[in-house]
Amino acid sequence: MDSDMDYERPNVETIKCVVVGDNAVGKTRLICARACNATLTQYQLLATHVPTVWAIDQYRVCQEVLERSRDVVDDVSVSLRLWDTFGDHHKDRRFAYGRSDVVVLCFSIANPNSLHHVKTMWYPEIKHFCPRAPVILVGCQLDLRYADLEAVNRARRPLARPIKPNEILPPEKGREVAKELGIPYYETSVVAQFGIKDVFDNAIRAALISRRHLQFWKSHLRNVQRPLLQAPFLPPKPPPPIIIVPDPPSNNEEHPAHLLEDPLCADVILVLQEKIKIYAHKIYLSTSSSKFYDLFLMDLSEEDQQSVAGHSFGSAAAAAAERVLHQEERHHARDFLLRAASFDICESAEEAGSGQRQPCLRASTSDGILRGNRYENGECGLRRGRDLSSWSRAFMSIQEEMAEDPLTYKSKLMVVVKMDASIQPGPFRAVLKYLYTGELDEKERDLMHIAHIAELLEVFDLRMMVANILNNEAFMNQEITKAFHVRRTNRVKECLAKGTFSGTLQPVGPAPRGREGLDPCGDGHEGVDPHGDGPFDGSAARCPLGPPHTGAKLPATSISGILAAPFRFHPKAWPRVPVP
Ligand SMILES: Nc1nc2c(ncn2[C@@H]2O[C@H](COP(=O)(O)OP(=O)(O)OP(=O)(O)O)[C@@H](O)[C@H]2O)c(=O)[nH]1
Repeated sequence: MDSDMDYERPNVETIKCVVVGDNAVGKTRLICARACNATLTQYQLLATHVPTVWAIDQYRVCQEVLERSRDVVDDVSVSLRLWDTFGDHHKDRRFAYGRSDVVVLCFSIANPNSLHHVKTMWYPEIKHFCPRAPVILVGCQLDLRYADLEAVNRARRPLARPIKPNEILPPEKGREVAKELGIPYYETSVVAQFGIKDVFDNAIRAALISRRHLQFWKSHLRNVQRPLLQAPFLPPKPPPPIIIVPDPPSNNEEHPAHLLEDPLCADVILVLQEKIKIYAHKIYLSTSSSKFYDLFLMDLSEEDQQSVAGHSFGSAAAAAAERVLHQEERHHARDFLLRAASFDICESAEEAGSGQRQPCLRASTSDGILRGNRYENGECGLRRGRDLSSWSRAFMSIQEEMAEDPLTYKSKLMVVVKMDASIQPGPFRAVLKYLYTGELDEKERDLMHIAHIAELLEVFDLRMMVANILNNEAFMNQEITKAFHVRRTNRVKECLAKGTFSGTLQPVGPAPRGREGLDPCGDGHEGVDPHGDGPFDGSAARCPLGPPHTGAKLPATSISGILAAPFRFHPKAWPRVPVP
């Protein structure tokens, strides 16, 4: 159908819409988006701009454009004639304005000057050439409000002025000017395909309303509405944030072994050969070795003075006592040890011959450790400790000390266990690995020494594992590992049920009589009494953390923090070696 025929069709309203505004605000793109449904990529849009040199009537160009010029708005059939114009202020546009039904006045939301010119230049010009035509204000290039301007500037044609973030106008600015001029306001984006239909449908409405005033007999115009408000633009969702979830700790049995290298929540320092420190966890040691279990449950504060004397035994007496330990009941051994100790001291004094009564002391366990049953701690009062040479051949002493946490570097109360000098670091590490994982590497070099330490620590399964390896029956060790986990699960459950090694503060009450030594801050508050009814827990925070006499419980780290490895349940009870 020829476009001119529209004029001859009754009830088809032909509307001439002139689009004006500053250079490069987006007039042509807006017209093309409506007339040709041209969808261009942002890159195509940004990289090209062909200035309009003459007003054109796009509808005469091709069939598709002609088809798209026809529309129905509020039940009125219209034929929309769009006129593009050049933005040059000095050029004459009077021919374009002639007989126009509506004027679409554009500015760019990224160009404040173009909005300024709306008031100072364009609106007066429109009112001059077509005073009766309704005007619609359009803020183009809306997408730039939400765009990455650096990327946009890079993509724009080389000579284009870069867009600055502070130049981007908020919608209020456009609305303000529109309100001032008494005209409707819309925003568009050719890139986001937003607002194009809004602009032209409402331009048509404005034109039809105006026409209805003049041609009041046209009854088919009675349903035409005033220009409608535009629905707000929903900005594109920002890309989802990149969240990197660290891998969960591996669920296999190797995981606890990592705690030896990376001693999270360590509460024990094992000292080998006076200088090598290995950080460990009471819960792993005690649930895998009954010897460690008894060690950590040992009452350090209630130690009788005999044991204090025990620390000053001569080495000969101690060695003799250790031999007896293997032959007699332990309480007999202790009697012997005490007798031997007093003899040894006397003997040493005589040897000195100078009347100086300096007992031949066993080699000092460390810097100031075991100078008595209770120790001066510069910060917080008394430290507690105990000589273990009479208790086990594997250990020399146990003591509470303020020590630096290996990971947080914060000072905290830890249990320092000095191992016997005969214990070699390499094999001892293999034993520790077993205590954490239930596994023993077949290729371990010093199997005999491992077996020896296992024997001292009463870890008989480990000793059996060594025997299996030596007998070329290492395959049987898998069963031992399985049994290890079953047993340990049971022990952990038991510990959890009883709160053993839980690191939880006990309810605090007034200090019982005769327990003044448990006032670590010397402030009259016992703070915590891990040695009263409950088990020993050197990691539990005491006076500095616990409000005295409040009964408050504070969580600490011992069990819950480190039990990441799976434990399996086994109903069988765990045999314990009684503490001598
Ligand atoms: N981001 C974005 N850029 C646009 C949009 N519309 C137009 N542009 C940009 O504006 C430039 C000019 O667009 P035109 O439509 O040619 O501008 P005009 O107002 O017709 O310019 P003259 O014909 O010179 O008056 C284009 O090259 C595009 O880079 C839009 O919706 N979004």
